[in-house]
Amino acid sequence: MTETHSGSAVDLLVIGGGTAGIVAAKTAARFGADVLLVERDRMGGDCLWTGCVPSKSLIAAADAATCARSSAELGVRASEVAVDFAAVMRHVHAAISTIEPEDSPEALHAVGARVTLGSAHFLGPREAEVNGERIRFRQAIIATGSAPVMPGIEGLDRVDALTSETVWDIDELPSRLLVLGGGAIGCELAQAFARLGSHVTLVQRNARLLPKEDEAASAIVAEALRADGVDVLTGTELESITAATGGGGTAALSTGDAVRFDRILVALGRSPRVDDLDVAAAGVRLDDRGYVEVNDALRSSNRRIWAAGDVTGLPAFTHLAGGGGSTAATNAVLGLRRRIDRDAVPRVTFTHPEVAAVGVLPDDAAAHTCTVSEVQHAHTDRAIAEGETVGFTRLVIDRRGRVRGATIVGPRAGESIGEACLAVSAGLRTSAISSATHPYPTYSDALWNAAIADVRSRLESGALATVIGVLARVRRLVTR
Ligand SMILES: Cc1cc2nc3c(=O)[nH]c(=O)nc-3n(C[C@H](O)[C@H](O)[C@H](O)COP(=O)(O)OP(=O)(O)OC[C@H]3O[C@@H](n4cnc5c(N)ncnc54)[C@H](O)[C@@H]3O)c2cc1C
Ligand SMILES: NC(=O)c1ccc[n+]([C@@H]2O[C@H](COP(=O)([O-])OP(=O)(O)OC[C@H]3O[C@@H](n4cnc5c(N)ncnc54)[C@H](O)[C@@H]3O)[C@@H](O)[C@H]2O)c1
Repeated sequence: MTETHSGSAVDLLVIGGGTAGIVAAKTAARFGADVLLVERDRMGGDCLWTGCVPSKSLIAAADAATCARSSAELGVRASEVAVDFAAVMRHVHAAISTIEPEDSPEALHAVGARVTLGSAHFLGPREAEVNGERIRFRQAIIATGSAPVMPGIEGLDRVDALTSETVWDIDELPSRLLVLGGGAIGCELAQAFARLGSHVTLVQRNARLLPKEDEAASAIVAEALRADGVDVLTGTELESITAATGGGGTAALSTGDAVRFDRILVALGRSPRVDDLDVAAAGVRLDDRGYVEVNDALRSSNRRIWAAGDVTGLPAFTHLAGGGGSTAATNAVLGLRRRIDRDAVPRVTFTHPEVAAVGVLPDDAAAHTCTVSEVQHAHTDRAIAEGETVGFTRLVIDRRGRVRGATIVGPRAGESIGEACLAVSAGLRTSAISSATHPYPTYSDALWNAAIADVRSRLESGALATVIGVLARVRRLVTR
């Protein structure tokens, strides 16, 4: 649905109808502001169409296939497991269709925001153009997101490479898939396609997968991918590609090896969508990587223009895009100075096992004068009951007992990390977690036990141990 706009200045112009833009527009409209959101493609952005929703739907199908294949380990034999890829993709698109109304122009109208379809660019510090129409604004939010990076590798342009934007349109399972990049997208999709039946090779330049995570987590994910049949090649670069007639080709690697493939999926990171915006006309500065430069209140170098989501270069997550959209809109419309909390942003990689983390990494604990309390899931009863003992829960704890970070590797780690997020953001101590009874048997039991272990070690050392010893002796004397 497209709406035209009358001549007076809008209170808030939002450019981009992904998570950041939608949350910003809804937030501002609920405050009573006159809001116009401009989207050039389709409402919902990457998360809905090409990101979280399709990838997690594909992963659900891939996990179901693996579950059926491995159920004999629990004493249940499935006689034949067949993957109907067309049906898997129907499930993926059905999930998108179910969620789509939440992000539709109608959903924005319902809260009083207007939507225009078209591409926006700035004409000046308080003016933009959409579909040939000049729009004046009191405040604006840039929420144009990011796009996949395409490297200039020789021959890549001749093999119809897939990216996170196009992989959802294939209707045939690639029998040999080459995945380029071992970050979140590369790991999630490599494992999912392998579980659905593709023979997958993953090429990662870094020495390990998921290099932003705890090293032990990276090792577990590499092992899990290999167990699913993925050829994981770390410390390796793709040097060139020779296209084959009839599709696919051969990749020459830095190790001297050659890999034949039917399809190649490029997952090498993101770049900001700013090229068409003419930010210079608005006096909006970009940082040295080309992202919109913002302060902690998400304000740009133009005091009337704010930015939120992937276009800011902050970690590319839907929850941060949504939180940023809300923060930017609140600051723009109400004149407040709310700030985003950079220290307590959780991240989850939805491999099997999942890797979930928040705050300080266990690997970096010493540098933050913190210690690590760890429970291996081999000692967690729920994990034993489910035959899912590979994984751990690690809490990073400062000298005063406050939780500064956590990394969890295991099934449903993305659900368990929520408690650690609260602890990090509210500055809770391990004693607060240990004194709250947790349900048994659950994976969150591991986090509870990691907190209890820390409290116990504090009680058993130093001055507290002396006080406890004295108390016990006094009590013995009194009750003699
Ligand atoms: C495969 C994949 C899986 C992912 N999985 C997860 C996950 O599990 N969890 C998670 O938290 N995050 C995940 N992400 C990241 C998440 O999708 C992004 O962080 C989030 O969608 C960013 O939202 P955004 O609003 O900043 O940008 P976008 O969603 O990209 O929205 C920007 C919008 O702006 C529009 N636009 C651009 N330029 C203009 C213009 N000039 N005029 C008008 N409109 C314009 C675009 O068309 C687009 O709709 C995943 C990403 C990918 C690619
Ligand atoms: N579960 C989630 O929340 C989720 C899932 C997918 C994506 N995302 C978001 O999307 C962003 C982008 O994901 P991504 O995986 O594309 O990027 P990424 O930056 O996370 O990973 C890219 C990887 O590619 C490697 N690489 C770079 N150049 C290379 C080359 N020439 N050859 C081989 N390897 C090379 C890098 O070492 C890096 O580890 C993520 O950072 C994340 O914020 C989130």
